[in-house]
Amino acid sequence: MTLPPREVHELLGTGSFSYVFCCHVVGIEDQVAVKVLKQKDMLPGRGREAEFIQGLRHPNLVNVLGIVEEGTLHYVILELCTGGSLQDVIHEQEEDLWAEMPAVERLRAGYDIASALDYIHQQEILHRDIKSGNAFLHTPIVPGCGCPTVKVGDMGFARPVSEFSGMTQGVGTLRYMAPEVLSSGDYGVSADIFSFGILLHEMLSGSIPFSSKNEAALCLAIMGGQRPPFEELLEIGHIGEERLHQAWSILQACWAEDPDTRPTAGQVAEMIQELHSSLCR
Ligand SMILES: Nc1ncnc2c1ncn2[C@@H]1O[C@H](COP(=O)(O)OP(=O)(O)OP(=O)(O)O)[C@@H](O)[C@H]1O
Repeated sequence: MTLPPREVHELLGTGSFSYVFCCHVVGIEDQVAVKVLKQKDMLPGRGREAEFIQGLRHPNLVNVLGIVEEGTLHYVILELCTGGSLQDVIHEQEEDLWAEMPAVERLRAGYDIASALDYIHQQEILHRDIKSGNAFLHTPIVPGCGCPTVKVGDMGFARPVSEFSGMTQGVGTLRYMAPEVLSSGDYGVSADIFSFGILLHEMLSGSIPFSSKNEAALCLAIMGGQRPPFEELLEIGHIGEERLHQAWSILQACWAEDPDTRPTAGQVAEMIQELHSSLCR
C-alpha cells in the first residue's frame, strides 16, 4: 500500500529518528501525521511484525494507518494528535496548563495509557518505550475542560512477545527503564509496567523523573532500587491521606524490583479506575 502525501501542511515536531509533518494523504479524508524516518531500519516492526502494528486499533493508541517505503523515503502515517506530547504539556508549555489539571483528570489520563498498554499486551506486543514523550494528547488542553484523551504512540521499538523467549536487547529511555532491562537480562511485558509507573508518577507529581542524575548515576540508582520520591506526589493537590497512599501503592506495585510481582496492565487500569471513582464520589 502506498499513500503518498497529497499536501504537506506543517512540521509538527522532530524526534531523534524522524521528522513529523501534518499532511493530507491520498485516500484519507482527515489530516494525519506523517513521520518521515531518518533511517529505514527505524520503521516499526518488520514483515509480519509490521502487519501486527498496522492491525492494532484502540482509542488510546496513536493508530498506525500505513507504513510506506518509497525509494529512499520511509514514512509512517499516523493518527494526528494536535495537543502535543505529555512531556510538552507537563514540562515545556509556558502556560503551565498541567499544573492546573485536577488530580482526578490526571488519573483519567493515566487510565487511558494503562488501557492502551492492556490492549497491546493482550495482542502479545511489548511497547518498550513508554514515557511522557510518547503519550500524546488527541486535542489541545482547554483550561477548565479536563484532560483530552491520551494516546500512546511511537511504536518504533515495539516487538511481538514470543511466549517462549523474553527480550534481551535493552532499548527505551533510560529514566523510564526497568532494572532488568538495564542489566540486559530477560524482560517481558512487566518492563512496560515499570516504565508506566515512572510515567504515572510524573503525571501525578508534575516532576521530571530522576531529574538531576547523569546517565551512569541514573543506571546505578535504578538498579540499586531508587525510585521517584513520595514527597513529590504531594504536588498532586488535596486528595486526602488515604487516597494519596492508594496512589503511592499503585506506583510501588508498578515499579517493584521483581518483574513477576508487578501487576498486569489490566490490573493497573482497574486500580486507577477504583481510585478515580473514589475521587469522583
Ligand atoms: N501522531 C502525532 N500527531 C502529532 N504530532 C506528532 C505525532 N507523532 C509525533 N508528533 C510530533 O513529532 C515529534 C517527534 O515524534 P516522536 O517523538 O514520535 O519521534 P521519534 O523520532 O520517535 O523521537 P524520540 O525517540 O526522540 O521520541 C513529537 O514530539 C511530536 O511533537
